[in-house]
Amino acid sequence: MTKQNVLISAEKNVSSSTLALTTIMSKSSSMFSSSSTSSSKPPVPQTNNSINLAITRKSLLKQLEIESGSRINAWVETMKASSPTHIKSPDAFSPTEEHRSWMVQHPSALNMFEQIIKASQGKKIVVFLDYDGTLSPIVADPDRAYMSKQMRAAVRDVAKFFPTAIVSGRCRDQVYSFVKLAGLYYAGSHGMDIRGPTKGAKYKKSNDQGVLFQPASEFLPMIDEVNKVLIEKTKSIDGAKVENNKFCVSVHYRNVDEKQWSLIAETVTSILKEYPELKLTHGRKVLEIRPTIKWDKGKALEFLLESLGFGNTNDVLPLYIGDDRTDEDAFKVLRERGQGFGILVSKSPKETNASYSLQEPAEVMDFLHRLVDWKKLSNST
Ligand SMILES: O=P(O)(O)OC[C@H]1O[C@H](O[C@H]2O[C@H](CO)[C@@H](O)[C@H](O)[C@H]2O)[C@H](O)[C@@H](O)[C@@H]1O
Repeated sequence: MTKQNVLISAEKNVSSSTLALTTIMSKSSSMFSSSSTSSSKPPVPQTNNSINLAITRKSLLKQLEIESGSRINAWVETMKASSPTHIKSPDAFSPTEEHRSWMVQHPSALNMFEQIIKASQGKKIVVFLDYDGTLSPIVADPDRAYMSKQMRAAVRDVAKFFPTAIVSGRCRDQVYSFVKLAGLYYAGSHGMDIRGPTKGAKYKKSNDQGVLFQPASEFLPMIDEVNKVLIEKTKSIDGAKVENNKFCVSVHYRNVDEKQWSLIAETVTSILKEYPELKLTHGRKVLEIRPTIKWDKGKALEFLLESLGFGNTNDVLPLYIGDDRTDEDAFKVLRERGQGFGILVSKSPKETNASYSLQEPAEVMDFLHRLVDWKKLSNST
């Protein structure tokens, strides 16, 4: 068995919603069989048993209906809660008390630049960048989420001085087609598709093409299948868009009328009932279908650090900049390692494991410029 297969088989598990259903099912089947299987017990009169059975089946179906209804409602609530129209966006000129105290806990990475540099003394800075909402602004059409030329130049400069990785939920080829920079690591599909240029990397393949790591490769046929089903079942929902991200699928509802959100949630969750090896997560107006393996942007970050030779050392200061829930896995890893800093891109207070914040991609670009300027200066002195 390969390392990847060991990882997959050890860590694959059933989604919690399926478990909930299975528990109800198994509880009910034991209720159904108890009186007929035990020969030591007197037989329960047939009539009572049939009535009981009918009642139990009826209440079971009702229970399943309620369970599934409340699960869909829970998804709709999550969808609404994370939608900007439902978030109290702070006024930049008169921030709320909540926003002020959040900024104390997660100060601007630009204001904290000197402290970040101080922490990097004697260490190698490694830069991790999310794509959507971090390097490119969020736009209505995911196929047109281009980054600006200026941002590309900033990332190119950063990559000249620091090992740099783009970590995205998107398919790796797609994110590469936006960034268009060689010499970087790219981790697509939420880190499940990693490729990068390295010298002497541990996970290097026998040829010279650098790292290639795809821990969910056995899920490809299933992802393709569910992608087709999702396209078919959502095609009548105006504005819904299904995006095949190779090892995961995104179902966008940004352009769907809010009244139809519960239909989206219902459609996606009911399809997923047929795929217990896949799970549902949530991003910025997008539902994401992913394999249940324990692999995420945090694991990808650890993998990349190890791949770069910084697995077991303190001589590294990883900086991870991202705007999405999925980036929290990486922020958490940094916090737990007590190494480097997570930087959340957000205009509004959010629960986060990041240490610092930046408001928008324009500030991300400023931060990248400052890193490069500092490095150039320190190289010249
Ligand atoms: O990890 P990321 O690079 O942040 O990718 C996460 C998802 O980003 C994309 O969707 C988001 O950006 C779109 C373009 O601005 C926007 O229209 C959409 O509403 C956002 O959710 C991408 O299309 C998804 O596949 C990624 O999973």
